[in-house]
Amino acid sequence: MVTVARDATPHPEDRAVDPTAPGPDATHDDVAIRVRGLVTRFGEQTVHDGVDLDVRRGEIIGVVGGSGSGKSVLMRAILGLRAPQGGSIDVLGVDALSGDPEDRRHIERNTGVLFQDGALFSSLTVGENVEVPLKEHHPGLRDSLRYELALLKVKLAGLPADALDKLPSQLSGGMRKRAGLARALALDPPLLFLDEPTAGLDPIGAAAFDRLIRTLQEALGLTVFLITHDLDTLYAICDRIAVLADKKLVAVAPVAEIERIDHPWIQDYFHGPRGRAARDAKADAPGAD
Ligand SMILES: Nc1ncnc2c1ncn2[C@@H]1O[C@H](COP(=O)(O)OP(=O)(O)OP(=O)(O)O)[C@@H](O)[C@H]1O
Repeated sequence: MVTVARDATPHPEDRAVDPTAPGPDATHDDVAIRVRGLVTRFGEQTVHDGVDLDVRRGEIIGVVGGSGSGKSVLMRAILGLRAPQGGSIDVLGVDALSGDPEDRRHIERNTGVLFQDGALFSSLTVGENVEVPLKEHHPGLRDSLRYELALLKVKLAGLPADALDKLPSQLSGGMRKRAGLARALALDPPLLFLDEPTAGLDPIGAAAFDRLIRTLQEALGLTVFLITHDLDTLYAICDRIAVLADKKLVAVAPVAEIERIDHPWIQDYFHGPRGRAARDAKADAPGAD
């Protein structure tokens, strides 16, 4: 199996026809997250009934689905925050459901998460928030080095240096998202989870955040699991889209292929007025074919 080297990574849409892209039987080396037969229930309610997913190393995968289709629950299961009723989940070669503290720690050290609301500690400054995972996973770091690392992450997330000493309440919504992103990147994780990163941002702020995610993904070689309702994000930066519907992943493919799938939710979502607008915006973007 040939793996696409990061430097040779083609434009996201080119990958749809890239014969060297790993296929459905990709090896563990190609796959950052492997989910098989995932079953999730809350009482009588079944949310997932046999979800299968491979997230390839170095891709941005956009996870979409109607409200309540189980996107966040899927993310929480992959992160080991909620045990499912059935199935297996492998994250970076580790069994995410084993319950072994060493496995847990391995996954925690190698994943960064931006929750929908940013989930920053409101009583800590941005810098202190970014330092939290550093303190936990690298307790031996000198204070000055930890401070420098936090500053670096804050800048990486596109915030000015003076944001470091501000409380989350002193920042705009967009800046808070960036602060959450800085914290998610604190440990230099190869895997980044983003839950609706552009929700609540104005269109210009959302587009800028999309660009930031793509730039960081390319520069750092990240694998990104991105939950979104934002069609612009799907068209602008996602390599593949995974569609949750009918308690399963009904399709995983580049957006150009997803659009053509004859499924009622997919057709409504991608061919409604907002879908058309996002597609047109992508077609008009510089560098579009
Ligand atoms: N802790 C919980 N207890 C009971 N039910 C839950 C719990 N967490 C999630 N659910 C239910 O699981 C279903 C899927 O929830 P989830 O948050 O994953 O949806 P989602 O696809 O992320 O939705 P949205 O797009 O609206 O954020 C919903 O019906 C929700 O009510």
